[in-house]
Amino acid sequence: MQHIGIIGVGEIGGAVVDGLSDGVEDPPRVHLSPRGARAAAELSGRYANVEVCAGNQEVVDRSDLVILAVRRPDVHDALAGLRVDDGTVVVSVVAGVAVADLRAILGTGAPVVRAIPLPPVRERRCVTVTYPSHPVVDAFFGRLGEALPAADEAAFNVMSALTGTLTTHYAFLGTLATWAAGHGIAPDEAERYVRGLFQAAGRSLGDETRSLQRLAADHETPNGLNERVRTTWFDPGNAEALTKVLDAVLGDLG
Ligand SMILES: NC(=O)C1=CN([C@@H]2O[C@H](COP(=O)(O)OP(=O)(O)OC[C@H]3O[C@@H](n4cnc5c(N)ncnc54)[C@H](OP(=O)(O)O)[C@@H]3O)[C@@H](O)[C@H]2O)C=CC1
Ligand SMILES: O=C(O)[C@@H]1CCC=N1
Repeated sequence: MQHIGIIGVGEIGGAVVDGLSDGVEDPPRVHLSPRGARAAAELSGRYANVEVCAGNQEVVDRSDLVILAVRRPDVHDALAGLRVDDGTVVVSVVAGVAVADLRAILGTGAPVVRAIPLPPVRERRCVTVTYPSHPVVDAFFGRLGEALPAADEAAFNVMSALTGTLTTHYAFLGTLATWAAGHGIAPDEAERYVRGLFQAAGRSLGDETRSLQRLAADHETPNGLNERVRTTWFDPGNAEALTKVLDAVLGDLG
């Protein structure tokens, strides 16, 4: 039986626990750090395979694979002084902390791997970028969807920067629904319609025979509504501002 440790039981740590446990016939044993006590207690109450440890060292001692899922400023506190033997695999999902830095804090010969799981791990439908590729880690994220090993750490950081755009996407959809509600559509109806529109658009992304440019063209009537919004709102200045913030995020990650 595999033993998985989670240090940092917040949004993404909890999502990994759900993905490993919810409705899974033979789930691994999961050992949680005590910090964030309410979330940890809730998960251990919900799943028989999950237990809360007395401290981060106990999580490490009980686990073959330990996931570090704290916020970047908390990394040092969470890891400093921990003893990790060479047979334990450490997986950090913390954005912006390099393998070399994690190694320096841990002072261990254990494999250290970075990964970018996202909330769909909860439904075991996440493509999780990993670096460096490691068979145990790639198999682990395979159980939660699919592992996508990056060629090098620079490529990993580019993928990481892309994940910083997700809540902007939701905020964009929220703005559309609010606009419609401001024009007399019942708020729940407006939100339902916007969700449906973009669920359908999302499904069309699964058709890899069509490029993103082709998909856009297929939705756009010449001189029509889409062309008008795209060219007047998502104009070159807006596209450049987006590119600039992505460059800045990447700079901070690297
Ligand atoms: N949310 C997401 O979709 C994704 C997040 N990530 C990365 O995952 C990390 C966590 O993000 P997220 O889950 O959103 O953040 P959260 O704030 O939801 O979770 C972080 C958790 O870490 C706990 N924590 C802080 N210090 C320690 C410590 N010393 N020992 C043990 N636990 C500690 C916090 O406890 P307390 O609340 O008490 O401070 C909190 O429960 C970040 O580094 C982020 O970059 C990566 C991919 C996706
Ligand atoms: O917003 C964040 O910083 C985290 C990392 C990737 C997704 N969420």
